[in-house]
Amino acid sequence: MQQYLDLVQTILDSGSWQENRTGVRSISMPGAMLRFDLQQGFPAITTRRLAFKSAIGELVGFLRASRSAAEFRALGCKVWDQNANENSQWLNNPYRSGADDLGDIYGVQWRQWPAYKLLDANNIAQIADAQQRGFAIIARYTENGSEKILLYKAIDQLRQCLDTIINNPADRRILFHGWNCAELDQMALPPCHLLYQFLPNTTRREISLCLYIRSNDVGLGTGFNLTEGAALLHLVGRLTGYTPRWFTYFIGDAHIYESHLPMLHEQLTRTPMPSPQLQISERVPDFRITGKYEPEWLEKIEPSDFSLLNYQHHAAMTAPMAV
Ligand SMILES: Nc1nc(=O)c2c([nH]1)NC[C@@H]1CN(c3ccc(C(=O)N[C@@H](CCC(=O)O)C(=O)O)cc3)CN21
Ligand SMILES: O=c1ccn([C@H]2C[C@H](O)[C@@H](COP(=O)(O)O)O2)c(=O)[nH]1
Repeated sequence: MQQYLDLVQTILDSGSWQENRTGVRSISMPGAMLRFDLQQGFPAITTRRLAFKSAIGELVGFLRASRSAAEFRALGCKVWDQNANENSQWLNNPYRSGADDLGDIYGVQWRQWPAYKLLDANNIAQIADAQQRGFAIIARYTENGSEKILLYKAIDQLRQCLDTIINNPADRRILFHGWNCAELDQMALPPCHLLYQFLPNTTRREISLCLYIRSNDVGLGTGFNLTEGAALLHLVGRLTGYTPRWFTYFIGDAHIYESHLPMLHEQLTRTPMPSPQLQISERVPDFRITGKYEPEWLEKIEPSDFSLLNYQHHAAMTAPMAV
């Protein structure tokens, strides 16, 4: 995957040294974009071994709204342990509920975004409309002499995206967002990959994804985030009857930690290998074949349902994560 090496080289050539909260300096470049045609292969890094099983375990954890490093470990992914248990800011956060807790991170927002409506008790039409949309009344109180009603609903943004791909694919609003600014104080880490927009093309029966990442650790995070975004697009395509096509990956702060420089310099000396292919197991229904919409597979999917075919890579290497 030459594009990854080009990104690394661009950061080294044009970026500048920056301090950050981790205490490990980074060379940072503001703004970067990578685009992949998934019909040409899966965007796996080949200049070292990609921890594919671990990245897929993380994605499956997000799909299940996991909020505990123990759940990620059970899915084959250990990369959340340090953020859960070794970051002093999070350890001292009153919202952390014990060992391994991560708070309301990614999947919680993807699948259970907490939504509230505060309505006038006499506005029957608004209350009826909210209830019809699944909001439930959770409290009544009086404010300055007028009666108020508080309603709550956990919004499954990802499910809503799939429903819209099925029912209204021309919609240009098929997206989910992780940046719940009302809850940033309740997370071990505010989301890095935060905006996912699906773009179905009904003429070609193809579906594309634009992903925005506000801050990307190009040594460790990018390989995972590319894998997860592309695998998610493959899964959504399978469940809705579209072929995955363009995966466009936007980065806000693209950075290389100082501790990753030897690994990345070594990768720059290596020639990328041909891209592998992603296979999703046959038990996951293909909407195009069955004609039956089964979005519950978003939760039923297992890490073992994903495999990489023909994955060739250079010798394994790794580097420490900045906590
Ligand atoms: N500094 C930092 N970088 C990140 O990329 C990152 C965080 N923090 N915190 C939360 C998540 C966790 N993610 C991570 C964290 C570590 C690895 C990592 O160490 N990867 C190793 C292999 C790990 C394994 O085998 O499971 C690698 O060599 O790619 C990858 C993604 C992405 N995120
Ligand atoms: O999926 C992820 C999650 C995290 N990262 C990286 C990006 C940064 O290096 C850190 C987060 O630190 P902030 O100070 O909150 O930006 O983790 C990633 O690349 N991908």
